[in-house]
Amino acid sequence: MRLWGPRSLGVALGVFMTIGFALQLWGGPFQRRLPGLQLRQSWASTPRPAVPSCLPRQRLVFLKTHKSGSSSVLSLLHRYGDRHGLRFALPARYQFGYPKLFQASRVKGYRPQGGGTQPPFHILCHHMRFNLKEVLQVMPSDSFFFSIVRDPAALARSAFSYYKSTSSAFRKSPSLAAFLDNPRAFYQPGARGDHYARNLLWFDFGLPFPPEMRTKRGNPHPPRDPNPPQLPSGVGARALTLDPNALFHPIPTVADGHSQTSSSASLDLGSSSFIQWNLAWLDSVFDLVLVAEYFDESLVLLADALCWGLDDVVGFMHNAQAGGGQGGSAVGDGGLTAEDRQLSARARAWNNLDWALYVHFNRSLWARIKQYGQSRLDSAVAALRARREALAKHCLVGGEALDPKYITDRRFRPFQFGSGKVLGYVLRSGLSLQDQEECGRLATPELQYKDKLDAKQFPPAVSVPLKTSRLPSP
Ligand SMILES: Nc1ncnc2c1ncn2[C@@H]1O[C@H](COP(=O)(O)OS(=O)(=O)O)[C@@H](OP(=O)(O)O)[C@H]1O
Repeated sequence: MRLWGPRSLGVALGVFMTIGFALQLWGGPFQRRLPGLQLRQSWASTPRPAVPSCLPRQRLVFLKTHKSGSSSVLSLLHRYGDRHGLRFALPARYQFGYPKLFQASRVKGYRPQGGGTQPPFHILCHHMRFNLKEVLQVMPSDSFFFSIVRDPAALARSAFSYYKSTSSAFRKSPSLAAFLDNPRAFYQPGARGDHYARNLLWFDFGLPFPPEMRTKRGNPHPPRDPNPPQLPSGVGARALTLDPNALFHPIPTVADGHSQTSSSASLDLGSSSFIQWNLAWLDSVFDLVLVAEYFDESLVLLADALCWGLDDVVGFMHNAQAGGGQGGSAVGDGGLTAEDRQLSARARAWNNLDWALYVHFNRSLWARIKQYGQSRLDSAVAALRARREALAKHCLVGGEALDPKYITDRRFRPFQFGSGKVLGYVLRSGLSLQDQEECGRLATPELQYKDKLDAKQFPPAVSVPLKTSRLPSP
């Protein structure tokens, strides 16, 4: 029996060739990773040159700040490192001794120089309180240093919900509004977990605090370097200044005896040399600081700076709390009630150092966007969003983040902490094996992914059972 006549064979061949050609056209680089997906948009408006003009950067230091969208960034670093077989500098558990300053000895498998050869680390990216001197014991000074900031108003909302029972200040106060109405009634510098309640970004960046903000029970913040480094004029000079033995802390705090009132308004953001010094120091250390409110714009700049493809930075939002900011409130506060606007203003005033940090890096981001080109950025952001949407539709039940009650597979259930529910993802059934793997990577929460990388990097020693019968008799 003949199944195919010459006519039907010709038609079939034509159909296959058309599909194949369309896949070539539409698939782009992502097609190779997710063969089940047919994506129409190419990443860039201009085709990529056959020989790239830059080498992808693979030595990275990401300062994972709290409640700022950092888990979404971690997700893409985990995936990139996993795919390329890079070595992560990992903590024993999930953080590097936080809230203490980072110490190199906290890195699994770290051996001090002279302590034997070890393959170098590529990526350092888990929660820490930044401490450059020690970071440079682990990572080369020409690594790409980056971080992320978020509007302190959105961050305060997120932190209040998440750290309600961890920070003594938050625990004592019935609501964020009540807290911000009179923070000093609840907040005691140095009390347990109270770094979560004020200037958390500043704290995470490892910066010193001005005298009136220091704890009365001893300064939890770094002691001042008696010989603070001079910033060279023209920043971006990490390679020149990052001698780990010379640099301890960015700048002196406000000089002793300098009288400052304890009012949060006393640090004038425009003129405070204290703040400006610290920001200039950060500029000299960090190559890029992302802004949560402009997450996708930030990702495009990140991909550009790292010489990565946009497909390397596409991913899903992680660690969002149900009913939370979910993307953060835009700085413009559009659509907020008068009460919400007042709360935001109070949060920014209370977190005045973070606000200065945020304003500074928001400005730098937009200066970079201008350099990159607004319309070029717009099309890259549109492509990134289209790709994310296609991935979400293809990979996820409901195409979006879900309440944890629906997530029964422990590999994908995010760690639940705080007073809100942390959302996560459920994979669609019927995915091909390869898509299960890729979609699984995108959906895996940070703790599970860290465990997976840990197991890959430190495989459990295989214990060979002793065959006593073969042991030589004594
Ligand atoms: N892509 C993107 N853009 C903007 N905002 C984002 C993004 N991804 C996560 N988020 C929000 O960031 C909050 C979680 O931050 P982190 O992951 O840094 O938290 S943690 O410190 O690691 O627990 C959490 O905020 P809340 O939902 O307000 O709590 C997330 O919704």
